[in-house]
Amino acid sequence: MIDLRFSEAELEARRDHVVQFVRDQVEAAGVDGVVLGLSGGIDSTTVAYLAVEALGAERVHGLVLPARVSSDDNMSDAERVARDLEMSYDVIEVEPVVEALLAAYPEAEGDHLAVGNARARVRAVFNYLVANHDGRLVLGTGNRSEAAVGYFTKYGDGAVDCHPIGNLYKQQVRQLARALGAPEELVTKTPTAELWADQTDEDELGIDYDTLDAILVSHVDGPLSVAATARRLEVDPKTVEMVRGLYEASAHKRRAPPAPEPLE
Ligand SMILES: Nc1ncnc2c1ncn2[C@@H]1O[C@H](COP(=O)(O)OP(=O)(O)OC[C@H]2O[C@@H]([n+]3cccc(C(=O)O)c3)[C@H](O)[C@@H]2O)[C@@H](O)[C@H]1O
Ligand SMILES: Nc1ncnc2c1ncn2[C@@H]1O[C@H](COP(=O)(O)OP(=O)(O)OP(=O)(O)O)[C@@H](O)[C@H]1O
Ligand SMILES: [Mg+2]
Repeated sequence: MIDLRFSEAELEARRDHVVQFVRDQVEAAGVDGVVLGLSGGIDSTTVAYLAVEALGAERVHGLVLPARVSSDDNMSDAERVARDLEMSYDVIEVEPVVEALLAAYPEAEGDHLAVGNARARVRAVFNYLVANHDGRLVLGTGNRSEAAVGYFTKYGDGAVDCHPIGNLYKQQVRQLARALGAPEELVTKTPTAELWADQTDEDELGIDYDTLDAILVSHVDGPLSVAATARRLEVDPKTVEMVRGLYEASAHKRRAPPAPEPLE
């Protein structure tokens, strides 16, 4: 595919840039620190490392928020990140809240997408409970690859105050994570939203991240046509069109909700 990893000098510059971004966001908001959800996945791990580098561990708080479908391994990795970084964290079960939602609206029972998205939104509620109470910003963990295809829950993991790694493709997130000293097992683990049992990003999206990144950088974020991208990457044009379709269908997730134009 295409190697999107930065040169050593560029990586250093990117790292400094993102660290400074986090400092600037906190300073501009006049808050004391940040909170973020820790899933044991590489996106939240990377943002935790960046935040600690930017602000110091005492200004970063983690929330480990297990649901019924969360694996013990991921939850213990999430706690390990907080411990390694010497940042404070809480562990709060989200399932009782999800169960309360389903008790109030049993029609959604068994709808794994609606219930999975509700899990992501319950996590957002906890993030903002802490942010409001402690005077913190909620750090997003979304990267460019997920954002471009809308692979996040609107007002769930998408409900954040800023996106420190929002311009980085998944390959670049992994590279940055290594440079920051994140554990190698976390860098290479299979990405999963863990909104329902046995979910993985690449299975659900129907494409692997290296191919997705290559299509994004060539076509969606780059100058090449569908046909030229397919030729360059030696993929079926239908795969490029599929990514283009996800990008277009998820535009609503990347902008503020519209209101009618003012009447003349
Ligand atoms: N054109 C349009 N203009 C304005 N709003 C529009 C719309 N189309 C749908 N909508 C609204 O958006 C809703 C659908 O969006 P949403 O609720 O997000 O739901 P949806 O996009 O269907 O599902 C979220 C996807 O993101 C994945 N995910 C979620 C969370 C974390 C991660 C991860 O990688 O960790 C991945 C999840 O597995 C699933 O594939 C609709 O119910 C409707 O309310
Ligand atoms: N069990 C959880 N506890 C706390 N936060 C969570 C949990 N599950 C998901 N999140 C939050 O939702 C975000 C989105 O999940 P996502 O899977 O895209 O990222 P990740 O788990 O950090 O990395 P990866 O995509 O490689 O799995 C996480 O980064 C984290 O902030
Ligand atoms: Mg994950």
